[in-house]
Amino acid sequence: MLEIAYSSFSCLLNARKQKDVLFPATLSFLIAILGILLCYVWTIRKSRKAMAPLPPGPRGLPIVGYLPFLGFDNLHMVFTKLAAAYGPIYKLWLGNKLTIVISSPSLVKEVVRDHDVAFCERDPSIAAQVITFGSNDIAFDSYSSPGWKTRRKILATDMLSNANLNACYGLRREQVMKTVWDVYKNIGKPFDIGKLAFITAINVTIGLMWGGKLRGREGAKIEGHFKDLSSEIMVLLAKPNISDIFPSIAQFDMQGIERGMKKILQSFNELFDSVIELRMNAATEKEKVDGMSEPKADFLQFLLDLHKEGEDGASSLTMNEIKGILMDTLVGGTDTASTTTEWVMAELMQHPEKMDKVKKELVDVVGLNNVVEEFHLPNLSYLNAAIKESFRMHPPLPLLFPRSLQLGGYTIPKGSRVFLNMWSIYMDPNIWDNPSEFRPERFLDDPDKFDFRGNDFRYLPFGSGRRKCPAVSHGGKMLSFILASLLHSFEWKLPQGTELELSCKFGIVVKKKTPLRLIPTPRLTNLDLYKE
Ligand code: HEM
Repeated sequence: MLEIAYSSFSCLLNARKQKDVLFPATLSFLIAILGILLCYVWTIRKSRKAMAPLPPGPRGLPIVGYLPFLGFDNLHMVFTKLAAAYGPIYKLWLGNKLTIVISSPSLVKEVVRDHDVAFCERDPSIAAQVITFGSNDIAFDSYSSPGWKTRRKILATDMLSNANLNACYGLRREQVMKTVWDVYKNIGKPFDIGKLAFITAINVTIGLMWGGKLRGREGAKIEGHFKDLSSEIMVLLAKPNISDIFPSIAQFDMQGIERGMKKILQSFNELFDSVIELRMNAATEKEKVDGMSEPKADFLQFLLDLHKEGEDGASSLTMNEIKGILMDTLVGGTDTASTTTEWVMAELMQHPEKMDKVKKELVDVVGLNNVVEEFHLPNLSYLNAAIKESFRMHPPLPLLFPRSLQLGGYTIPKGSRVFLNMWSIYMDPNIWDNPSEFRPERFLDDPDKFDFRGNDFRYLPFGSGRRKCPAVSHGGKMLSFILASLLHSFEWKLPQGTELELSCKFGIVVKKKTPLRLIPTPRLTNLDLYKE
């Protein structure tokens, strides 16, 4: 077509010199131009039909995009404000990364149900790759990596099976009772509730993994500041890193995020190495004495056996994969549970009439002459509703993120990062009546309506689809067991002169900004019940 136009144009120039051919030359030039125009319009229309447009979104600056305007204080809240201006699906350029934010149940369904496989990928940041031994874990590895499926199955189906969890009840009970005893010994003194819940959750988790407290020299070193390390991981994981946005300058690690993560990784690596070495040496010693090894029936042994099998068989796990799974379980599992415990307690302290309902229910179901047992938990409807309500108002992970494909009539290019802003859905008055009010009663009418299984896209505290939390049952049980035990065993009050405040601090797990500190007094009638 261009050739025709060009030849017509030169023809026209020539015709100026030869007046007798002027008319036919002009005509053929105009026809060619018209042809080009028609062809152009047709091509554009066709391509528009084939490719839906990108979603709308705010303009940013060249190179950095919208990054300088985000502030990154509470990203889920900033995203919610932008949804009010740009609708339930919008785009942002964060540096050279196209970011899509989704804030409606129907679009969330398209991602996690209708196009689950396409949106199952992760796009791990440098910080995430470092702390997970090179994405050798479950949370940050690619869906298409063959190792991911094996690791997820090992955790979700083998390690956290109902049968295994039931078998470990004694262990959970022992750790929760230990916490109750520790509180009792320090009655009248203020407790940091998040820390208390964290230590309980970490001891329950460690008990499941290698049966005991943090061990060895490295264990003792790490135990004291384990919660701080874990919080630091969550903050570094959520911090926007210039190295991720501009990979060409990643080697300079300008914000020191990679260095910070490597330092934390070193502590965990030493801990894992020491625990694994202890276990392997113990097995060898036993073998020397008895001629056979007697493996302990805990998760670490299960993982190490898979590692051994792999020496010549198919179902191998590398040492880095074992450490990746331990990291997910240790950090991912404990931080979410302890953060939620703190939020539920804070909301109940803020609403004494709801606290009274929880306490009355505990007296009715458990009785003041008993401690809470796990079989009581399903009957604690009001406490369970308060936990659900806390998940709605303070979801530990308000943003979930897979990616790519056409969604809601828009094209989302491969490689873009997609956030599912659940918090925005939880705060939508068209979906939840008075959404900023803490009202557990909204979950009481039909307790099965909003469960943790991820089938109702208005409420996904554990995510949904192939990448939903593999520990829904274990996480839920651990959380309500800790909460019920703390609330049943003690009355809690704020230290004199302090006030409650409920603001949050952004991280991959969103936490309470200021720690909740409360003073316990005994509540049980038989004081012997407090003893370990
Ligand atoms: C109150 C407790 C917990 C809550 C609220 C919670 C919540 C979540 C959420 C929202 C996700 C993201 C799902 C998605 O992207 O769609 C997730 C992923 C994950 N959680 Fe949990 N979780 C909890 C406890 C645990 C525990 C105890 C463990 C380990 C024992 C665990 C291990 C994981 C792992 C490995 C993933 C990544 C799954 C994947 O990418 O395939 N979580 N969790």
